[in-house]
Amino acid sequence: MTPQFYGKKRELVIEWINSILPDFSLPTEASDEELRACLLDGTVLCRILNMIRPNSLNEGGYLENSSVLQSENVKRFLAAMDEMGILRFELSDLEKLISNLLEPYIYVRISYIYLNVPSAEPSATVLQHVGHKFHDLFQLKHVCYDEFPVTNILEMMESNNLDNAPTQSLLNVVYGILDESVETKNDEMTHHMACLLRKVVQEIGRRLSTQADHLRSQNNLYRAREEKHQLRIRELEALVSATRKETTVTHQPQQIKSRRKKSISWFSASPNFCFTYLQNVNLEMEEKGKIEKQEMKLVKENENYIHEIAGLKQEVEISGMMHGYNSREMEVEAKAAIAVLQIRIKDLETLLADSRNKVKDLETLLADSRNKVKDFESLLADSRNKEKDLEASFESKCQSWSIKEKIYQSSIDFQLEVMQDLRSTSEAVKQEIMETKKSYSFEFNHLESKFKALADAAGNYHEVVAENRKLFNELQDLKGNIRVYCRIRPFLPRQTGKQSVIENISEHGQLVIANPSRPGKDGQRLFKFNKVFGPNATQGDVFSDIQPFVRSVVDGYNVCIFAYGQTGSGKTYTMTGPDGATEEEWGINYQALNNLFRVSQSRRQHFLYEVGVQMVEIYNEQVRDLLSGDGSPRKYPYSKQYRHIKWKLLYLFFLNLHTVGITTISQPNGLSVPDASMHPVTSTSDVLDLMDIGFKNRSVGATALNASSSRSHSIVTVHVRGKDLKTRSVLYGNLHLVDLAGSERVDRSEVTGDRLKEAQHINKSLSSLGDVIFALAKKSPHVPYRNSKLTQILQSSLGGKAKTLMLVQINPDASSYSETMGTLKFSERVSGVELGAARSSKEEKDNRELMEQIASLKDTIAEKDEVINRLKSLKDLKPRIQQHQR
Ligand SMILES: Nc1ncnc2c1ncn2[C@@H]1O[C@H](COP(=O)(O)OP(=O)(O)OP(=O)(O)O)[C@@H](O)[C@H]1O
Repeated sequence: MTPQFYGKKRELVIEWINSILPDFSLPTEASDEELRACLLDGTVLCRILNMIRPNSLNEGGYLENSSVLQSENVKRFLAAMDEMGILRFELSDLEKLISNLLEPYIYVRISYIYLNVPSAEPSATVLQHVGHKFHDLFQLKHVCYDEFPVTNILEMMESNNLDNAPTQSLLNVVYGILDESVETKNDEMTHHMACLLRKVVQEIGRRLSTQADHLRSQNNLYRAREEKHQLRIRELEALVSATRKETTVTHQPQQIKSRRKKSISWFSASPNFCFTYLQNVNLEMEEKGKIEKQEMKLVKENENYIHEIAGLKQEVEISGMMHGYNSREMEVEAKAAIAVLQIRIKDLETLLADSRNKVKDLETLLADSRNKVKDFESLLADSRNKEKDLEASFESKCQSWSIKEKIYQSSIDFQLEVMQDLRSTSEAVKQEIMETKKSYSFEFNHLESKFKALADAAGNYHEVVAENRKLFNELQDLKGNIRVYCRIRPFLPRQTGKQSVIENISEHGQLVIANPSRPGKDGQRLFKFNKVFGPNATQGDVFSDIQPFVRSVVDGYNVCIFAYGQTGSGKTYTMTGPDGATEEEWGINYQALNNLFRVSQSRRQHFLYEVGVQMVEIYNEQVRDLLSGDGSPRKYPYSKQYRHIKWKLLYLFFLNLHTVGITTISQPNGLSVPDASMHPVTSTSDVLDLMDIGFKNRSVGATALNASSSRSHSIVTVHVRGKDLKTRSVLYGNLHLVDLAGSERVDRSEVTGDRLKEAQHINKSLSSLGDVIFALAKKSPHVPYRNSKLTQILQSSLGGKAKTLMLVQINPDASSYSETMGTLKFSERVSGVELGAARSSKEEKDNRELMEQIASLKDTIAEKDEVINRLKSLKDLKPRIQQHQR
């Protein structure tokens, strides 16, 4: 609703603004818009309020000077004024001004603030004092009520203080106490604080009821004013109606005029009568003039009254509307405030009840603690009694202790006497010990001489060990000629669910094979070997049985170990190990060399060993050096450190002739050595490096039966030269480690072209091996060693004085039954071959020396016998000569 300015109100407003803001110099004809804008301007309001209370808003920040005052700003501004306590006593002026001029809600707001002020308004100084006091005491929301001193609370509760406090401060107190009790979640409220709260709430309630009374009285006032205005209006209306009646008199001059016309006619008829008549008319006319003037005046008055009535009506309407609006707003707010306060009162009552309960609890606690104090007192009395008892017992104990002290004193005296005795005894013991020492030193000297004798005996230990070793090797030799060990490969991960041909494996080297097409006993066949390793046997298990053979190499024996079996049966696995093998997975090759180094190390005080390695393969009946650059895919990087002068001599000794075109060279010990480069090795890592190169150079190809099948026979030859440091004698031993190419049926391995050629060569060389073995078994005068390179190389191992071990590899898969049977039958025949007793190079020499010694001893004995015989004959002759002399 836009306020209208008119009449005196406009003049009043302009005059008021110009008086307080002369620099505005508002023109009297300023429009309503200009007036309103001027009044709503923040600057104007600021100035007005600064006039009321100088500098009250210079830095307050509630109003922005340049902006038009917003209703929200007005609210904040008025609230600030209220809080600062400056609005209350000058508000009536402002209210008068603004209630007439500004928008209704501002008016309502001001009225509300005004109504918050107690009806019996205290003096400005008192209010200021009390306001400050409250401000100081409670600091509004920033105070900690819980810690507020009781004396200050009591002071505040004095009726005078609360009566004088502004309502907003009282509400702040209530909110502050409640908020704090909610924020801190502290259910306990002090009794004094609860009393203060109740008092403050009562005061607020009282003020609300006073405000309601004030509203009512104001309402009555407005009604009285309205009735007064209505009465005035009625009076004025009556006056207007009376005036209207009088206007009817205005018609009389017409009648006079007509009468004047009539009299003019009468004047012409009788002049005297006319004169008197004219005099009367004149008088009448004068009268009429007066009446007309009066009439005019009345009409004017009437118009003024009508205007005034309209103004009053408007005023009544506005004030009625304002009053209605005001009353409704106030009622709503009063109801809301009452409801809030009732809720608060209820909360407070419950809080009060709680605190009362807590007080009761505290009282019971107090009673309990009092009881406990009593108990404690009784306990104290008890403990005092006990103390007395303890004192008494202490005294009695003191007495007993003094008695005991006497007893102890006597016993100490006794002990001292005993100690004297002991001292004399210890002296005697010392003497005895000295004597014992002497006897011990004598015995030690005796023992020393005994130890010396033992050390001498230990010197002979080496000889005893050598004897043992000799006996062990003899035992190995006696066990048989070609020894055959059989190893059964486990099923590979891709072969799960396959049928096995292995029926039974016994510990004594017996293996039963079952024919998958002939179930039952009829289909079973028993094979006997020196040892059978089942599918679960580890590389370590296999090597532990082979180790004695390997060891005999360092004693000067020649040993040949070769793996035989069909393709994919595990020959390479047993001889070399899987790709990237760990130490536990090492094959015989690595383990044998490693073992040789270990043995040579353990004997280093008595023997000096030198080891050399050769690696060749027989591929398509061609011997290829796997460690040489010639004809092999990779060249071994010859290191200078291997070119040791001693080893060079040994090398030349072994390979005394580099025979061109001949694949083997006969050694002095009778074993054939491949014509290939020899590489001295001093450690296991040397062996690993060499073998790695050799095996990479080996011919490998995929067949239908094995993804990476060895397409050649590989032969690793280890040469050992041992020098006895005591006797200076030298012995030589050779170890052939042969991984044969897979025996296979050409049709099963599905090969053609080069692969077929390879397979044919492999089969030919293996059948040559069979021929040699069968000739040996039959003790045939001619053994066809020269039919293949393989038999040529293995000649000395098969028929010579070497120890030979054949490792037969078996694939347990039922589909390989016929190959398995072929392999096992062949191996069975091999196990029957006699090679003759193995001989050590050292043993041969020893024998020769012994024979010579025996011969010389025989000669000596013969000479001695001759001397004895001569002496005997001389003896027999002596009596005869004496007899003769007599
Ligand atoms: N005892 C075993 N334990 C685990 N796996 C084995 C064993 N023996 C052989 N194998 C695996 O069987 C597969 C064939 O073995 P390997 O290559 O040694 O046979 P092979 O007789 O040398 O074959 P080829 O004559 O074709 O060279 C390989 O994958 C190998 O790792």
